[in-house]
Amino acid sequence: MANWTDCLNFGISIAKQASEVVLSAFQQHKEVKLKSSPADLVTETDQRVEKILISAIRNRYPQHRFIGEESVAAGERLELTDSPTWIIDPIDGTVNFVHRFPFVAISIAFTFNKQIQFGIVYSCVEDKLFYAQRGGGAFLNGEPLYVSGQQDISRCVVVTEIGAERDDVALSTTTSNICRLLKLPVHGVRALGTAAVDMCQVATGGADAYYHIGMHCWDIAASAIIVQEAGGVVMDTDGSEFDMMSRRVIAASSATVADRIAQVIQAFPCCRDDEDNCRCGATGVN
Ligand SMILES: Nc1ncnc2c1ncn2[C@@H]1O[C@H](CO)[C@@H](O)[C@H]1OP(=O)(O)O
Ligand SMILES: [Mg+2]
Ligand SMILES: [Mg+2]
Repeated sequence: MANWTDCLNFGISIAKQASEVVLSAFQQHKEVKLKSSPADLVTETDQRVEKILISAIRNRYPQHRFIGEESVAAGERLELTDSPTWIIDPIDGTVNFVHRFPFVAISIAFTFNKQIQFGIVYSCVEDKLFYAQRGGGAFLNGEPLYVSGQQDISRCVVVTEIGAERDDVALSTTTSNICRLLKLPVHGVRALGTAAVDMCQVATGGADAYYHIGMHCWDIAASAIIVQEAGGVVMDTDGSEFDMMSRRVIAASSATVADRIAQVIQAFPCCRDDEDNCRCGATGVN
């Protein structure tokens, strides 16, 4: 199959179905378990939504492979091959979900030959469906999306996340990165609590840039192609080519803004997603 439109349409339909499960649980009390840190949470709904998505896709496309946040947390190997692969974050923004802070998304990316072919981010509470297919542009609820095109860092709203790490090196790097950007100065720094929706703000032009260190491939794979197809730039925080397994990303409205952010921020060490002995996202690992 040269064109993955059928898969994209199927992904959109199951994301909408799965969002009903997320929304019906949203107002309820949740049982919460910890994963890699006291701020890295999982609920029964994360696990249930991932199972619903994977079983629906497997039924329709039995040869396809999966990388799912909660499957990896349960011990499944994270391996990206050339095969058609669905990369799934069943709830991006689990802390928001637990607290009823109204930004939670289902994020679904699809790769072939290790290249992202399309991405779907469904911001469930807002009822906003972001999607993009390689070469086909980016859309929000059917309307085309364009980045702001901003070139001047001092006029930017920059989105980032504080992350789940609570060790001294990660915390001091994260906070000093924010300080350095504020001193440039930028117009503002924002955090919605979901990497996928954060990055989609860049695609809409509502924010001019996003950067994050420590997230995983399922947090950003779908929104990376949405930003690119909206005319934006996606790169590693060290200025090199974007690598969705590197746990580092800058998404920006222009190469000038992306380069400027890469000059200013520093990364803290975290193991790659595809590193065999990396158990960063595993349940019960602290
Ligand atoms: N170890 C980690 N460090 C930083 N961010 C993480 C993270 N693990 C997940 N995230 C993601 O970062 C954002 C919150 O800071 C969310 O998109 C969250 O995804 P999640 O809700 O699917 O776990
Ligand atoms: Mg996530
Ligand atoms: Mg998640």
